[in-house]
Amino acid sequence: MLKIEHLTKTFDDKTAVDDLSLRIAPGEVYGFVGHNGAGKTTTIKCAVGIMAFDRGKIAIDGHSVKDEPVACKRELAYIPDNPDLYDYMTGAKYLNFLADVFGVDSATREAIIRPLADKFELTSELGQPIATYSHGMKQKLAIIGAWAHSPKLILMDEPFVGLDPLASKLLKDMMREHCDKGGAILFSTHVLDVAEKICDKIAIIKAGRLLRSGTMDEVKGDESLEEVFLELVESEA
Ligand SMILES: Nc1ncnc2c1ncn2[C@@H]1O[C@H](COP(=O)(O)OP(=O)(O)OP(=O)(O)O)[C@@H](O)[C@H]1O
Repeated sequence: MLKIEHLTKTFDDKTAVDDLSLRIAPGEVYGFVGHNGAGKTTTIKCAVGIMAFDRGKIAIDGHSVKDEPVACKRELAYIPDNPDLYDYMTGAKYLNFLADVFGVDSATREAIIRPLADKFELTSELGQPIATYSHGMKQKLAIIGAWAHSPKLILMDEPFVGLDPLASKLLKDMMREHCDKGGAILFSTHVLDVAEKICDKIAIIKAGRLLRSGTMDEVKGDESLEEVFLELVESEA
């Protein structure tokens, strides 16, 4: 579903992502972990087609991010680390705008958006401008928007930040359900115990380079993900 091969991205003389390769198959919840500045956001931005890269190839469901950007965008949803949405729109207008862009019919909007807004306890706020929303409310709206067009691949940068416990649980269940239905997810996080619980596979990155990736068992064996992560990043220091 997502194939990243030898991705390299530099900013002036700084290499933010260095020859990174990653494959995510349908059905996989894939976690992406690493220290601050390790290159997670840069990788995700390159994968969703909003940041140009120097070398390598990225394909989404067989489409090249560089050569077929529209085909890629049809198949994916992206939730950035900071949900800077259109402040002047109401929540309802924003969700309808997204549904319009992706050509979602009104029956599907009702079937997907309304129940999610109810579950996230956002329905009563949808008539208010996004400018009045808290960080967590914006994050909930971004999540509903991501799910609105039934994307195959969902990329999320620190999606649990700002969510209350109920919304976090809901998101975890949605992620599992999405992948059990054949979708795929890549998400970055610093919360290693959450990653350990919900990921099928995990990639550990440091200074732009992939240190280890694979199934949770392959990566951590009998240890906790936290122990393995700290051992790996410190031994590579
Ligand atoms: N627009 C930019 N211009 C210059 N350098 C950048 C830019 N964006 C990222 N970087 C650098 O690239 C490196 C990787 O940053 P990135 O944001 O991808 O890390 P991250 O793993 O997402 O970190 P965090 O966990 O703190 O969000 C960092 O050294 C950062 O300073």
